Amino acid sequence: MPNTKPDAAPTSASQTKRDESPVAVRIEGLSKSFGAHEVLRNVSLEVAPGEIFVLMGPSGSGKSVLLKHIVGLEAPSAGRVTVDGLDAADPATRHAVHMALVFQAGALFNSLSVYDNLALYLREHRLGTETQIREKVRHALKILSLENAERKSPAELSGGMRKRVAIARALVMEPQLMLYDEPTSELDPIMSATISEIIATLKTQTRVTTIVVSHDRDLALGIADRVGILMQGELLTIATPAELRRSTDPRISDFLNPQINLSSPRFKQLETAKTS
Ligand SMILES: Nc1ncnc2c1ncn2[C@@H]1O[C@H](COP(=O)(O)OP(=O)(O)OP(=O)(O)O)[C@@H](O)[C@H]1O
Repeated sequence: MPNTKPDAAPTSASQTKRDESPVAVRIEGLSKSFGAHEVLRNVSLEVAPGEIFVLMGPSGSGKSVLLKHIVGLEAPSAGRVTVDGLDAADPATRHAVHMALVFQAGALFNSLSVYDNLALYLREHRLGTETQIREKVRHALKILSLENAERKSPAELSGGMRKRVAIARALVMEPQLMLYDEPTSELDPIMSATISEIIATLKTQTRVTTIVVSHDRDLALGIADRVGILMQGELLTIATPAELRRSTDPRISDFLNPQINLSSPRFKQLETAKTS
């Protein structure tokens, strides 16, 4: 996860003047190739400050690669990505804009307690005294209903709790932009709904611009302001959940409501496509 603080970090949170206003993300004509493999093709979209934008698409369609461009971990082959008007590929942007990325696997340190996982970023960047850090960490733990887990190691927690810890850790960074990579993967339907509710609640409470990469149809249709669907590196559509529900485009309805068809199984079609 890129760090998001100026290098000359002040020693006290009271001295810290951080811009917490939500930012816009703009992607203009983005193409990305790895060798001869063109993964993203002329993708353009804009996420407004304070919006929840969910990016969906089949496996391998380029969602994670797109996310990496936003946080500056990949540079475009063509086109441009800006965050708050600043070039996302410029390392200086990560210092100017406070971004927090919640990884698929959580990326927590099992050798540290939940509390210390959350405090780590604030301590490393000297964002306050221990008392101020405790206040921020406890506040984030309370929002995510994790008060009883603070002394535990992430290894002792369930998958759902670990996701909540990863979100709490992102929250203490007071981000202007929150990015989630598959936040509900590997969770049961109830816990997936809980995480979706948390993402939507955090956005309402903090007005943070939120981009979620997800396969979770319920999450997308339940909390997104708008949904983008990537297919084979191209943006098929950007639509509100209501528009997607009404869509008569078979590619969209088949993606959102795939029917299991044992008389013509999809894996057989994949085999045919490969050999033809
Ligand atoms: N660094 C890289 N070098 C070469 N190819 C890459 C690299 N990163 C991604 N790719 C390729 O880009 C394509 C898109 O990958 P990406 O991870 O963005 O897909 P995705 O839509 O996020 O898939 P999933 O939903 O399965 O996570 C894949 O074919 C992948 O192999």
